[in-house]
Amino acid sequence: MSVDRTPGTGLALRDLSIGYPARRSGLRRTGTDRVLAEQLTATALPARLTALLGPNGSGKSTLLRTVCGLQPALAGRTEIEGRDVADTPPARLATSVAVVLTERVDPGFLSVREIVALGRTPHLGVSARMTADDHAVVQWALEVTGTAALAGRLGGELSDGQRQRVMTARALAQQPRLLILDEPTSFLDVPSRVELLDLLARLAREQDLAVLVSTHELELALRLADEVWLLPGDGRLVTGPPGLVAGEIGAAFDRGRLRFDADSLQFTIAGDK
Ligand SMILES: Nc1ncnc2c1ncn2[C@@H]1O[C@H](COP(=O)(O)OP(=O)(O)OP(=O)(O)O)[C@@H](O)[C@H]1O
Repeated sequence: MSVDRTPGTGLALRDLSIGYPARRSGLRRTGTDRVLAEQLTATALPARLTALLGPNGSGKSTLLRTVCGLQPALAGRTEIEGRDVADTPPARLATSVAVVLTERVDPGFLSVREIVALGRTPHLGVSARMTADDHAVVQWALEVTGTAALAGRLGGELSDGQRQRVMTARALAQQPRLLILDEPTSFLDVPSRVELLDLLARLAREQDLAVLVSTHELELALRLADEVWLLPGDGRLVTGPPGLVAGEIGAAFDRGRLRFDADSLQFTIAGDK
C-alpha cells in the first residue's frame, strides 16, 4: 500500500541536548541538570532505516522520547518534516509521526484489529468514521506485520512478541512520515527479530518512510540499517553509514574479553579459538 504524497524531509536534530533537569523544591533547584548528550546534530532521512545503538543507560530511550516531544529537550530543538516539534500541536504531529515505545500498553478488551485501527484516529474526519480506505490500510498493516491471523484475538491475550508486532502494525496504520520504535525486537525470537528489522528496512524504502529504531541487535542493525546513530555514553552522538561507525562500536561496547570486530561486524571473545 503506497501513499501519494510529496517528498518528506524526515527528522532533524538541531543542537539538541537531552537529559533530565535538576529537581525543584518549590522555587529552589536541588542538584544539577543530568545531561546525557549535548549539541546533537543529525538527520534521519526518508527511505532510510536509521538504527540507534548504544550501551544500556546511554540515553537511547531518552533521545527517542525527546525527539518526538514526549520529553522536553534541555536545549536545542527537533524538526519533523521541517516543523519544530515543540511548536507543533500533538494532533498535527500524530499525522506525521508514529511512535512505539517500550512502555507496556494495556490493550484491555480491544481486538487486535481494533487496536490497529486506533492508528487511523489522526486521519479520521469529524465524524470519526472509518472509510473503506481506512479499513484497507488497517488490513495492510495487519498483513505486513504478520498479525492478520491474530485480528480477532483480544489484545490482552497476546504474547509479548505478538503484542510488539501488533503495536508496530498500529504505528504503520497511522501512515506516518516518520516511524520511531524503541527496542521493537526485545521480546521477539531470533527469526522474528531478523524479520522485523528487515521489514522496517523494506518499508522505509517502499513507503519513503523515515524509520528510527533503537535496538540492542548490533550485528543485525549494522547489516540492515542505512544509517547508524551511536550513543557511546560519553555525551556524543556518532552518526554515519554502518561501515563508518563500526569502528566506534568497539570502543562503546568492548568489555572484558568481548571484542567487536569492525570488519566482520561481529563480536568475538578474545582468546577463544
Ligand atoms: N526519569 C528519569 N529521571 C532521571 N534519570 C533518568 C530518568 N529516566 C532515565 N534516566 C537515566 O537516564 C539514563 C539513560 O536512560 P535511558 O533509558 O534513556 O537509556 P537507554 O540507552 O535507553 O538504556 P537501555 O539500553 O538500558 O534501555 C540512565 O542513566 C537512566 O538511569
